[in-house]
Amino acid sequence: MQSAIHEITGRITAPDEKSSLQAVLHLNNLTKPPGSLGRLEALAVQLAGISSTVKPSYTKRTVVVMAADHGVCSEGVSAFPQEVTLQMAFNFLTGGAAVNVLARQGNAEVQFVDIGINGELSHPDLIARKVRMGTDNMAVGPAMSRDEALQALLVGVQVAEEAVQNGTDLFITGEMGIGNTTASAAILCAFENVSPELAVGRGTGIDDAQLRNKIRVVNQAIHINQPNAADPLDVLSKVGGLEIAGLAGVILGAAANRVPVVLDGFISGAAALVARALAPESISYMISSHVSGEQGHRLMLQRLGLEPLLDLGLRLGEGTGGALCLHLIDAVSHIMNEMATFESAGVSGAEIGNQ
Ligand SMILES: O=C(O)c1ccc[n+]([C@@H]2O[C@H](COP(=O)([O-])O)[C@@H](O)[C@H]2O)c1
Ligand SMILES: Cc1cc2nc[nH]c2cc1C
Repeated sequence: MQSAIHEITGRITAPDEKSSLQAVLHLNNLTKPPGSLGRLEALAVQLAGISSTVKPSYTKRTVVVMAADHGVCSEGVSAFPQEVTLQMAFNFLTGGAAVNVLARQGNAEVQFVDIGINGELSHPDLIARKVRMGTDNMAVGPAMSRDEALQALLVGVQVAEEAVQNGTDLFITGEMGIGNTTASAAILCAFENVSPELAVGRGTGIDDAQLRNKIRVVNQAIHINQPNAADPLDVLSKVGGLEIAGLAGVILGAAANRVPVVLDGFISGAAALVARALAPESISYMISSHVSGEQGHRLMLQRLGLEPLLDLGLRLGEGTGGALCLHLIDAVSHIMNEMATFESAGVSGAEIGNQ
């Protein structure tokens, strides 16, 4: 099964530099001072390189929501009980969660994957790929086995590959899992040698005493498990989560198929750390939609070398920030496709020497 990972990571190569360069030239010909569309221009150049076209348009956008439970919830790390993951699953499947609303508004489809919910559910639209009924408590031992982490990663790769075969040309990562900000913080600590005080945040809204306990739990998880930063599957299995593994797989699957992948918040960022550790070039295919209100996300993005597009204080997860960014990606598509050039509009360019 390990060879299946090599199969996918081996297919991840650098984006198309020629298209990126053409996008820069096209942007400089459009009727605006060079660089005046700011970060949208950088996004246009990145998308050109990924999609090998200066004038991209994304017609089938897929939000993949990976859902799973976390044994570490027994340590009192979340403001909500673990059952909320299963209860919310029905809400996603019936279209009532925030991401369903924002995805509809952004013309995207939501795919909901049970990769490790601690409970039974069935629905015609459910993608049922449960690896196990939630993880074990990482504060006392590994969250899961190495084989289970690998299985979950490959579920993500397969979900992405199937979506691409069905026409998906843009991915958004989303998740649901009570307790998953604890696993994500532990992953940040393990890969980046960050102290738990800086990595741990309030998640769904814990108070000061619960925050101190959560920092203690992450410290203990790192101390007991000794995750090896040089071995991404070791980190993922010891202090990760099934949905985080699944999302890392989605990111790798997207990059291998040269499809852009828009990252949501803190948990998606943890999956990005795993994906980058497995395939460094995968970072070129990632777009950070926003910096979450979760303490640790800004630092995480800095370590990933990604600049978030939005800073709205969102801390919901699900893919909500990613879905909101569809409007910015569409703005880029329209700019590249529809704006007049200096020549076509008969507008004088900048004076030579003034540029
Ligand atoms: O995406 C984020 O940055 C984010 C920040 C805080 C919380 N969440 C969501 O809240 C849940 C995890 O919070 P917690 O407190 O249970 O670890 C999980 O379902 C996430 O989708 C998500
Ligand atoms: C209600 C609720 C909805 C969520 N969506 C993502 N994480 C969540 C956590 C809670 C508690």
